[in-house]
Amino acid sequence: MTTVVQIEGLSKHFVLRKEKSLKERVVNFGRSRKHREDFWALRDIDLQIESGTTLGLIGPNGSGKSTLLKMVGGILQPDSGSVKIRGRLAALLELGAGFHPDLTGRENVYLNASILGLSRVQIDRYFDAIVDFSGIEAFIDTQVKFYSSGMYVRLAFAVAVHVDPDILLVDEVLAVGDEPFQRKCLERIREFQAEGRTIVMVTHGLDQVAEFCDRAVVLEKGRIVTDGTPREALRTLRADFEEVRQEEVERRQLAEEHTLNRAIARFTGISLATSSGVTSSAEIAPGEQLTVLMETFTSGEVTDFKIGVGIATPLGTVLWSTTTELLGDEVPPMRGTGMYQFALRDIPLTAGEYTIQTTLSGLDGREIHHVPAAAQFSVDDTLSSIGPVRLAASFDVRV
Ligand SMILES: Nc1ncnc2c1ncn2[C@@H]1O[C@H](COP(=O)(O)OP(=O)(O)OP(=O)(O)O)[C@@H](O)[C@H]1O
Repeated sequence: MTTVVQIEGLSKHFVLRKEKSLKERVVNFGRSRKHREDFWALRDIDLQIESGTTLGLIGPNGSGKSTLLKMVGGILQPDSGSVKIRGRLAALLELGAGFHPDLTGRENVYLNASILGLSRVQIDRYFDAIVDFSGIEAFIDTQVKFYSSGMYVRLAFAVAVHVDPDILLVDEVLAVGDEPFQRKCLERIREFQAEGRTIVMVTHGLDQVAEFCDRAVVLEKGRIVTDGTPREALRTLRADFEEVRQEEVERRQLAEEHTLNRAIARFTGISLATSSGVTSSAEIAPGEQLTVLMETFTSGEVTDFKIGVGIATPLGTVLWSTTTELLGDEVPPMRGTGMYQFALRDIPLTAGEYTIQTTLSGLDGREIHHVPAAAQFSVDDTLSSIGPVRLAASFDVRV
């Protein structure tokens, strides 16, 4: 396979200007440069993208995804390192990039497509198809500064996909299009994939990454932290998000504890018991019982709470869950350490990997501690169906 995007040692910094008070400015007049701070939006990025790949760039807000895409698109220049592109590149980056506000839609189509390397005759040939795809024919002779953001993206995407690009860069902007247009764009992206073109997309729609991409890169604070299958990348990102969420829950709990002097209860260990022993990562046969063992600790006494358990896919979709309350069980007050267990019988799942989630919450619904991937198990089954649910099925010919 050919490498179509080759990124080596790429770094980009921005200068953050911090406003100082008038007093600070007068006192330090001419001596201090402290109101300038260097900020690295990207640091030492090495990335190689092969032709025909659909790569998802994901990461928390401000992690550098758009900056990286802009550098691949040639809109931003790196401070160090290099980006080499092989083939024609079309980019749908931030709103406003690529279109001149005072020109009409028609003029912008010509301008934009010629910048992307098309001749006038070629643009004449594609023009009707571009306008038709965009669905904004009535506004094609209006200056684009009067366009809504959705109309803007419609026209920009229509141009980008009609200039016969080898590489298509798509930033989050697609999200401003309405639902039917987004569906149309995603269909076009699928056609591009089938034609073997290369696509790099930035998205916060994690389901989209699992659905569309064959490779995903997670950026965090300007560095690549995971580069692998969408499943691996999503696992990293979800774990990070979960860590942030958990920190927030803990901060809230601490604040609550200080004000209400309430005890905090937490899970201190989760394991799975099967016929072959106790582990945090079990393998079961269809129909085998799985017992989820939970250890908890609280510094004081916790009353009026429930315990929950759930089974999820590695991507976090909950397939099943229950709580002591739903089962009609009361949990006695918790003091110090606690040991509990849920027995899950005859699990109706097909071959695959699953995670166990556990939750401690008040009877009023307030979450005390949630562990999204507390343990894993896999079901070892012969493949006779598709999808996570196992059910008995047979086939007969009826004459
Ligand atoms: N022109 C600029 N001047 C100063 N700082 C900038 C500039 N462009 C981006 N940044 C900063 O660089 C960092 C990375 O920004 P970038 O837009 O690449 O993040 P992102 O991962 O795309 O975020 P989001 O998910 O919010 O779209 C941010 O902290 C942002 O504030």
